[in-house]
Amino acid sequence: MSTLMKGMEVAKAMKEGLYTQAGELKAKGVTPTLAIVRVGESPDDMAYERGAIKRCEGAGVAIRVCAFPKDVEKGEFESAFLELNEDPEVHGILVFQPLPKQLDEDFVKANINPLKDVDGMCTTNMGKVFSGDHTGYAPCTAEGAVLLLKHYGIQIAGKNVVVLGRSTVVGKPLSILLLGENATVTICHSKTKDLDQVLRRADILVVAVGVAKLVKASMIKEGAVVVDVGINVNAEGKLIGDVDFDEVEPKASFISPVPGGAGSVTTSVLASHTIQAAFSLS
Ligand SMILES: Nc1nc(=O)c2c([nH]1)NC[C@@H]1CN(c3ccc(C(=O)N[C@@H](CCC(=O)O)C(=O)O)cc3)C=[N+]21
Repeated sequence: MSTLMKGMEVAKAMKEGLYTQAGELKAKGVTPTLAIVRVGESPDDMAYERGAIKRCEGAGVAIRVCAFPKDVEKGEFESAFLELNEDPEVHGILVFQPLPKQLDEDFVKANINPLKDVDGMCTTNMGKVFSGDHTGYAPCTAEGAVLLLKHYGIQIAGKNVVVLGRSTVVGKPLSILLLGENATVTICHSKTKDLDQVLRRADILVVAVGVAKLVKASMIKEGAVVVDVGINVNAEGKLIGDVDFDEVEPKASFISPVPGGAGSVTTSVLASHTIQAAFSLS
């Protein structure tokens, strides 16, 4: 039997502090505001949006959802984005990725005000994460995974941590954050040789590849800590992780479920970054 790492527990622990900070801003006449930019209605974007709305509401953060049809024209999208970027009443901007092919993610990355870039997608924030400068924003999901481990008292320093996945939004920045916590970090991906063997060396395994139930019990060490960052949506529209939970759970010491695990911390971090952005912009 393993201990469940519940994201809600972390969210609860963060909620009061966030609400108090948002209150300080409101006393100054500032309502911390996050703009969510969504193109189309992909189920994982919708899941994030639902979670973000719920969490931000509880934290005193206002949300403006700017939704576009999936065939939105590039010029229209970019001018709407630039308007949010310049709007003094918007403190944080989260653009769901990936964007459809006719749109240019690099345009967003090149133009977003780093102070509003609460999901750490521009090079200024990436560079700060890379250099260990905590004044920047790390991607919320990556930071959330670290907070989840810390909340459950998992020692990270000196541990063999294996990150499966090298995306810009999770795997890469998370590896750097864990390195900053003095872990010995191994990053694995689709071209990794003898993947099972590498995964079995992990004291802490973090999985973020977006392949449902990829990680089986045979791939983990007895007593490993397993964080599942995967968000996959099955045919019934239910969220499932990258880890085969029923198989892996009995062998792990700590494990995070999907839903109810890392994703619910992501949204608290998002609220926290938006509040921080509102302080720095006002
Ligand atoms: N720029 C960008 N950054 C992202 O981090 C990003 C993205 N684009 N595009 C979409 C995916 C998906 N994603 C989720 C995050 C939290 C929940 C979440 O809050 N999940 C709750 C359940 C929410 C619900 O179903 O109501 C949970 O796991 O317990 C879901 C999905 C982040 N992504």
